[in-house]
Amino acid sequence: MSEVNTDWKEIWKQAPLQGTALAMWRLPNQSQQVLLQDTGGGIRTEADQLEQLGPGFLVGPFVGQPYFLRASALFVKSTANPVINRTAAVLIPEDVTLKNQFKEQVSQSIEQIKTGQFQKVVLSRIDVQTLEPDFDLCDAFERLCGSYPSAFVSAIYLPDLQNIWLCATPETLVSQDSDGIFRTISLAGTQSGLDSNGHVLAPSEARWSQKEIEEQAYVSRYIIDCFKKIRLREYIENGPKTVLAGNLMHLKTEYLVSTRELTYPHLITQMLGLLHPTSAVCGTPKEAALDWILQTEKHDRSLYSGYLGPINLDSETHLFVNLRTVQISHGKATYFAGCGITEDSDPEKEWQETQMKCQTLQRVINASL
Ligand SMILES: C=C(O[C@@H]1C=C(C(=O)O)C=C[C@H]1O)C(=O)O
Repeated sequence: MSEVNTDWKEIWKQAPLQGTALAMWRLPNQSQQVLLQDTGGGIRTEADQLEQLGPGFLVGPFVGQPYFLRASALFVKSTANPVINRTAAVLIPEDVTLKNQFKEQVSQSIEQIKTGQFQKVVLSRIDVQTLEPDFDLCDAFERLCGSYPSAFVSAIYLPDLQNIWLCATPETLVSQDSDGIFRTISLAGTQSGLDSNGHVLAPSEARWSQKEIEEQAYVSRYIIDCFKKIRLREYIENGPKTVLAGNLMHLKTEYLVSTRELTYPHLITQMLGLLHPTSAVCGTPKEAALDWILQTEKHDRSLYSGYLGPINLDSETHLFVNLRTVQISHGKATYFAGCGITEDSDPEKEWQETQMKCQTLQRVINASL
């Protein structure tokens, strides 16, 4: 790995001109930032044997094959990002047409659930904003690292898509550390993590409704069903617990497996294939929920609710769900956010939830607001 003195902003500027793919990230609760350059521009691959891909970065869309970015060059820097307390909400006016359209889609989804087609579906929407003329990706990345120390913060550029994606996600899809410990989580149920004065609440102050408890239980059951499919019975389950993810609180259950003790060397590849897309971003049962999403949503999710992260670096792999994410292209920022809908959903509350999720990034990216 090369050390510090390279100009990362210059590398980002050159990437589209040179057809280079880039991934820049900071793992949760770490200070090290990494920039990976693939001079070949990245390739489309199969995710069926992650171990064989070698060191790099994987980016999977919501539907379709992932991109693999080979580590042609790696740059690292350790920054003690000052923690920024950006608690103020950004007042972006509500677009009434968009709001009504989304609420209508939620109502239709509830009707569909009542017919028994599926029990849960995660519907998403977009919010398109014009970026400030002086928007700078590396500065926004730094601010996200400072604002969300426990998130996976990442920016990627793929020549194939010709756009940048920036995220600060709280959700691990699959990971395996150098001791062979496999980890996945079930994350769902959302409420504001701030009180009416914008102060951060303690997790113990969260009050969860039956609807939210059930919504998260669908995700947990889905993970356990995936373990069952490969006859894996020995795992540790911690939770559900309330966790703070930036401006929001969620319910989280963690699942751990010792792949060495159980001699499951390819567990991460098997679980990636089985889990994605989980009930946290798609629904239950998966196929029926996916069909409904594809016929109902008017936008292409592209990389939103896909997965991304470093693989086979220092004998570790960490893939996260691409949430709290924005696509940047031609001076426009397209924010993506979704919410889990069950029979007991209230369309107005679901809209508010997507607003709060969009704000996770908006209140940091629009630094001048
Ligand atoms: C779909 C998103 O988030 C997911 C859905 C959640 C929910 O429905 O409550 C909570 C956390 C995530 O698993 C998103 O942020 O866009």
